[in-house]
Amino acid sequence: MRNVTLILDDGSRFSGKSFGYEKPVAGEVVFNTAMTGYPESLTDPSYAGQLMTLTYPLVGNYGVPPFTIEANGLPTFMESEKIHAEAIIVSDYSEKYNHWNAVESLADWLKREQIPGITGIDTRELTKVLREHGVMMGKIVFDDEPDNIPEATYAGVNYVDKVSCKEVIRYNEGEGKKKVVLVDCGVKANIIRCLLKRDVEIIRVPWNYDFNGLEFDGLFISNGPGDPDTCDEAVQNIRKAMQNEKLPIFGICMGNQLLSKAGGAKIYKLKYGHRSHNQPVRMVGTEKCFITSQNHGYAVDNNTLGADWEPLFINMNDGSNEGIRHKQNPWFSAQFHPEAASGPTDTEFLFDEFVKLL
Ligand SMILES: NC(=O)CC[C@H](N)C(=O)O
Repeated sequence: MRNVTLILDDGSRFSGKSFGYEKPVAGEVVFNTAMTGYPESLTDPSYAGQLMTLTYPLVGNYGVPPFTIEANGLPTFMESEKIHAEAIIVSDYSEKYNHWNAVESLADWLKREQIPGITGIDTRELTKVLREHGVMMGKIVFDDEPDNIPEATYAGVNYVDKVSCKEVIRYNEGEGKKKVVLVDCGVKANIIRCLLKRDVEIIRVPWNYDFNGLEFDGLFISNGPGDPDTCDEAVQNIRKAMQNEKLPIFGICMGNQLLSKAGGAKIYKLKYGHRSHNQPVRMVGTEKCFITSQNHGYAVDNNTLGADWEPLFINMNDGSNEGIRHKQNPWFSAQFHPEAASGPTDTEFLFDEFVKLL
């Protein structure tokens, strides 16, 4: 295993060994405190542009599931067709794996997908640095090579355009009871699976596609990578759709941010984001708390919500916005991931709420 160094923008350096594909890489360094879920997280398009640190120390011990495709065209066990994270950073990579559903090791998968993986990193120390300073740009360099990797930028880059579908894709065509337009900002497969399970037809459109001429019963806005302020074209289309006050609208993660923007609210960047399986959110107006799966770096500013809107969920750790709803119209969204994959499924009922409205 070749020696590598992770270098953060503040000059901090962490030594480790390469176990994935051997190439230097740069991106935004973020941390995820979930204990499992690396196949899902790595293939979640929302991680595009990011070097993913896992704080759970043992990684790789359950291997990687097969990349099989179901009749509907979706991968059975992954969240998209490829790894979207730029790299994975772990403390203790397990070369040996064992799981009923594993077909290969994490190292072999990373090599095939040309994604670097580094081990032997003190991920607790790294996470402390990121928590104190906030997320930072960083790079992984090979100690036996000159460091001439170009600087990467994250803020202001439209990553959604890189991961969204390029053409309209239909699921359950002519079969579902209701039709949903899904704005694909980098949609996770389990969102589509959760909708298909509820007997809807899906028209999946590119993030900036003007769907307003289509015939449909509800609008869904997906998760996606990067800075929501780069997605104004989507916001304009959502605003147009809102001229129909009866049209049900549901958004998840980036979808919460874009719906909020369409409603006039502002977005800000969190210091180090929420990436884990155990984020507690309270449903506003109730004593109900749900444990949620999250992966986001930006948040909706509650103080900028228009008079017709209210927060739907609040994060119980830091008080930040975790969803909004319109006071009269059937429009709501969640900043967390009700589709889980990976993580707790406690809030999957939000899909039922949406489908009931159609
Ligand atoms: N998972 C997501 O949709 C993330 C949304 C956005 N890219 C953020 O980081 O906040």
